[in-house]
Amino acid sequence: MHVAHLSLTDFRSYAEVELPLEPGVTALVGPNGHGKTNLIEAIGYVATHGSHRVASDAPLVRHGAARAIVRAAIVHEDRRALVELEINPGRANRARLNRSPVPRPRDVLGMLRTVLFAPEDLAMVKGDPAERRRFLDDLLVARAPRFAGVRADYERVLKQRNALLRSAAKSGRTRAGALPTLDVWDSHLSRAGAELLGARLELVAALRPLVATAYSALAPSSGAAEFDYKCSTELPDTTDREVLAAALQAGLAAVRSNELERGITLVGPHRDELALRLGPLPARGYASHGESWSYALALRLAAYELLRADAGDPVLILDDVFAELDTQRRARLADFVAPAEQVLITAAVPEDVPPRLAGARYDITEATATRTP
Ligand SMILES: Nc1ncnc2c1ncn2[C@@H]1O[C@H](COP(=O)(O)OP(=O)(O)OP(=O)(O)O)[C@@H](O)[C@H]1O
Repeated sequence: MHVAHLSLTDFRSYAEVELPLEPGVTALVGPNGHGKTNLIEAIGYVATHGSHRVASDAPLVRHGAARAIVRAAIVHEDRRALVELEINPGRANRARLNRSPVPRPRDVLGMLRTVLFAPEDLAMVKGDPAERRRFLDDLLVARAPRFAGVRADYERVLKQRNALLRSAAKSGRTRAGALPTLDVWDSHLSRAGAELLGARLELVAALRPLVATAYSALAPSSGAAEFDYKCSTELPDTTDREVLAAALQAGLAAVRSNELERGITLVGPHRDELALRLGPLPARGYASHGESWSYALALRLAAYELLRADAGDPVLILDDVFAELDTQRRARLADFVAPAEQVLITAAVPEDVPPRLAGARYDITEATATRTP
């Protein structure tokens, strides 16, 4: 799969830009703050309907404009599709496929699949459990877009259950009134949670050998990269959704009085952790900066392998990563990504792009893109 054309209107620093692209490697090169990352962020947005840098859409719209438009022509196995997303902060976003509106933007998820490597990835290793949960859930959605619905259902149920717990905690009605309604929400949360949890457990099992292999290739002299999925309640060793739902429900029952006191849901996939280890030690708090980078790269490379096995090459995007790596890791990462159908790289100076990845180049200055022959 590759992006053949990107066109932006009022996205970040770009009033208008047209960017024809080809398969193979394309480097976007230019000084800091001139708009390189904005371009690849737009491509990432087409794939995920989110940004790797910000949690809300508002910063994506050019200052002073009311909405942004991102259009991408995507070629997959000789078929070309035009995906258009209109970003309307504070209102519903809209999407068009081949110029026809679709009922919900979610309907065009999956048209473009990307794997994006960025300096922010270090947070997957060094940051809060939420960063690792997001890695898993984003990958689930990238592999099967229907998971966007599963995730949204779980978040909606969780929000409603938390609101009920908060109001019960506030009013002191922790025994009689709140309880029958809470039983209903326990059951909703357990069912929605089991869908998400089961899928995460299957994903973790699929990632395990891929991450280990990628890590040992990137950092051969360091310990083995391993991880465990730590659930917020005791689980039987299964991914059967019915059994998981029953386990979650039992877990909720066990912490109910604590939940009623604190006014929050204490059991469920939103409290789980993907505990990363390097050899016998936890990666978080123990791994060196270089080891953390290798771990983050290994997670992304494993995601790339899985997506590629599902439905062919996703587009690889490397935002400013080579400047962060030592010579050895640069060369190893370049070897991994070079065979991909399309690789997009941002770099402040051409020397930051490894020679193995020589290809097309755009110079980016003051939010204009000029093709360099
Ligand atoms: N919503 C917006 N409206 C207008 N300008 C914006 C908006 N969001 C970001 N910018 C501008 O875009 C520029 C940053 O662009 P970008 O992050 O693409 O830089 P970059 O070329 O990747 O830089 P670096 O090499 O430092 O990572 C900044 O000057 C910022 O002020």
